[in-house]
Amino acid sequence: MPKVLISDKMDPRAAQIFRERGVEVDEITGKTKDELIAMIGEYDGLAIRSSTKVTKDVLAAATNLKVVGRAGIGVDNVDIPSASAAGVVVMNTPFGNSITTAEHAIALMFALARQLPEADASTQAGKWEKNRFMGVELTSKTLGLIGAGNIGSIVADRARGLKMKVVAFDPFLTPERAIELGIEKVTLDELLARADFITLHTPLTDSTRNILSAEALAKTKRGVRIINCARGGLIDEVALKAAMDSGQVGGAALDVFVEEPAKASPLFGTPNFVSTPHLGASTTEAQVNVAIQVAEQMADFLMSGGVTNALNMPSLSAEEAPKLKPYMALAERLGSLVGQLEGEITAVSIETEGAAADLNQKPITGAVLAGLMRVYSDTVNMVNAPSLAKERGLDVREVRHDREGDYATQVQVTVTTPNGERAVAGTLFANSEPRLVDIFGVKIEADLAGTMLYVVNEDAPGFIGRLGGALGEAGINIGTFHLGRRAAGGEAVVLLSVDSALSEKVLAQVQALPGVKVAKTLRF
Ligand SMILES: NC(=O)C1=CN([C@@H]2O[C@H](COP(=O)(O)OP(=O)(O)OC[C@H]3O[C@@H](n4cnc5c(N)ncnc54)[C@H](O)[C@@H]3O)[C@@H](O)[C@H]2O)C=CC1
Ligand SMILES: O=C(O)C(=O)COP(=O)(O)O
Repeated sequence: MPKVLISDKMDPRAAQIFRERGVEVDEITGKTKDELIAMIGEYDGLAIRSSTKVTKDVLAAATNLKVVGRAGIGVDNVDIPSASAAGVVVMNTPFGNSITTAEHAIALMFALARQLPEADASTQAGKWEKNRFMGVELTSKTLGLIGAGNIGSIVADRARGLKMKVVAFDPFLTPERAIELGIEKVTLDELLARADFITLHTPLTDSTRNILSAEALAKTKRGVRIINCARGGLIDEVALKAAMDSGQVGGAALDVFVEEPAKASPLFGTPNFVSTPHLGASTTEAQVNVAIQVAEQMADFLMSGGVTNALNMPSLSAEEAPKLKPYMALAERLGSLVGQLEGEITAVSIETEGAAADLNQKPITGAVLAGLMRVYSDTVNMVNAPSLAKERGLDVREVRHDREGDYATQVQVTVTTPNGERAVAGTLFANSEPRLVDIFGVKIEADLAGTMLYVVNEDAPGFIGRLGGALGEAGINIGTFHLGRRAAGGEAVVLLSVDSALSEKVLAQVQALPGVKVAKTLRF
């Protein structure tokens, strides 16, 4: 039974779903990095929000980990390259908390416009300072949206409902989408010059870090009000403090900080500064949404191999996964076969025909690459195989054929080596059992399983008897025996499974038999 650790506070429905789906679950929140490192080894899955930092060290200790599920959107607390290299799938729930976060941005915009937190504190302190607080109307004001993705679009919709004019800076926003949203696409400088309120809704990347720098803040309308419900680091906090002190920025509301938890900040106590402790996603509705979704997605993956919303792997629906499972076994074995038999591979082509051509090709490709590269590393799997292949400069090609082949379904793997192209092909018997049907142009029917002996020899009478004799004398029992040949009297291939591994000595004896060109042990 797979085991999941929920390491951040999550709606109880997550644990309930894991249990209902046959996944064992522990909920242990608030652990330090060292404590997490000490316990992570026993888990197959890790369900998190933004507090748990899934660093390289944590991943190195996570020897059983297969999936990290983020109940929320931002995954900047997960070292995705290290997770991919370790073969761990990282998934998030990209929509479950977006309405809630957009509403928080709107709430903060109102809080700034009417100085609600300060007015509240003053009133509750018994001061009744009616003349101190003079607000501004939102109607007819210009809202500058930096980032018009899921959350930004919802903010735009709500702002238009408030009769605001919305301008957006987002290099990936198409003109058609801008029209659909009823917003105006502008450059960053234009946004800075025109906006009365600016709200940020981008991830934190190299291109967005300090997008509101001292220089950018200097280009804003004097008295602009700024809201950040996206990520700390999008605004230069020191520059923001200076701009607020000078009056260039008239108000700022931050839900997120460069360093979290933000227990101290030069911004604290600044007039017209409003802050919340990363509460953007904190509503009952959003937390139920993301908890259910992350648990369903992780359970799908752990129980049936379905992949949804993964950031480092192509999607594979829970319906597709069982259909693809035998193909992935076939693809992995074909990849493993060529990987074990061919040393220097510079390119690989994965061709499907018949029923296989109608399936999602990415998982088949991932499985071929995983099998092929397992020769170099036993930690390679479908998640890290494509990036490892890229790192090695392997040229990968996928071809789907419309033609009818000899089999109702077929996967062929052709590798380019210094000796030219070499291909192996396989099919599924009874829609489920992987079988090799062609090895380097020789027709054969073989099950690729366990320990096998591969022999290429000159087809000549008496050879099979001599080979069987040599193995028998060494006390090696043959399980299955498969034969194929190019032409009578030409090159022949023997693939046999053995119940115990062949020693170097026995392999050398086989190699020394008359007519043997190649003898190699294979493991599947
Ligand atoms: N405060 C909180 O509790 C929450 C914060 N968030 C954060 O909100 C942010 C936005 O989330 P979504 O809208 O779901 O993401 P999204 O991926 O749907 O949208 C992000 C948008 O930013 C745009 N973008 C990327 N680079 C840009 C650049 N250099 N300049 C301008 N635009 C750029 C993209 O084109 C995209 O349209 C994320 O950082 C997420 O982590 C999300 C949920 C809750
Ligand atoms: O979903 C996101 O990106 C968030 O920032 C929400 O964070 P949280 O799950 O509330 O810690």
